[in-house]
Amino acid sequence: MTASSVALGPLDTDTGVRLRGVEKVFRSRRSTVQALSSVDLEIRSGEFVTLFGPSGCGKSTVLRIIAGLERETSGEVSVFGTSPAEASKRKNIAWIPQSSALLPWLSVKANASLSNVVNRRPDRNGTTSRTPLDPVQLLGEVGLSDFLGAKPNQLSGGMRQRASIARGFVQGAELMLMDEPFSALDELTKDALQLRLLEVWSQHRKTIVFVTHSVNEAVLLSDRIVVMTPRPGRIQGVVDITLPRENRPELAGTPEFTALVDEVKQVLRTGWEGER
Ligand SMILES: Nc1ncnc2c1ncn2[C@@H]1O[C@H](COP(=O)(O)OP(=O)(O)OP(=O)(O)O)[C@@H](O)[C@H]1O
Repeated sequence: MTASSVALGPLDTDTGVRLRGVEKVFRSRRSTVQALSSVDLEIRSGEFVTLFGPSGCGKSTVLRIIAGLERETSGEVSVFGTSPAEASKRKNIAWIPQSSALLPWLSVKANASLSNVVNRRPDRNGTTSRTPLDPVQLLGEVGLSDFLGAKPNQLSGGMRQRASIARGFVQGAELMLMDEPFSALDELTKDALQLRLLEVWSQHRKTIVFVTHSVNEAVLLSDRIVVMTPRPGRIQGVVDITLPRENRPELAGTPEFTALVDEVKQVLRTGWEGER
């Protein structure tokens, strides 16, 4: 069964994201690249899951398939019980890229509100499962209350990324896909943004699938870390982050935190060695 043949009933927000036996082969006249092999993954609604693995192992491809931007070659994919294409049509998936994609001629507030304007049209079947949130409130939550009227070129890179995160949440999408959203930022800005993201996420509890190359970032943010093998990407193991949510940032560097970092690295190493 392919994504398009998944039943399109009412949105099932308890199911989250499910991938079963997903393969992805990129074929062109000159080459064939098997990017993913037998990927099985279940993400519960409201979970924060990070995909972690070596460069080129297929993390972004998994995200793009979940987003409906790329079709799996075989296997099954569902998002809240519907196909990714349908979830996307219902504006239930927000994509937050590495560098913010704000429109330069619009103010920060207008940029954050934009998704509301675009999404105001009822869905194809007349139902709306999303509850768009107040852009001014969200911009306040990411610390941009004083910059509502500013244009993107008047903001720093970190501020633009904060606006981009706020915009993602404003959409009211149940699923947020974040592809290395902090990788272009300096360490201090990254630390601050991670905390902001945790705060906003704990307020709104959306399902997040996050990609990072930083194991510390993964442990800090996630409920579970999915460790992938080198290409073709398979799931080598899943590490449950058992640290409490309330004071997670304060736990960085503690023996418990470090033990989880080591566990993720060990699973990664096993995946590398298995490929040799
Ligand atoms: N459109 C495409 N056409 C052909 N090959 C592709 C395409 N997109 C991705 N690939 C290949 O699929 C593999 C997985 O790529 P992907 O970008 O998903 O990896 P990644 O784990 O996100 O990498 P990185 O961590 O470096 O960003 C790579 O070998 C890549 O070259």
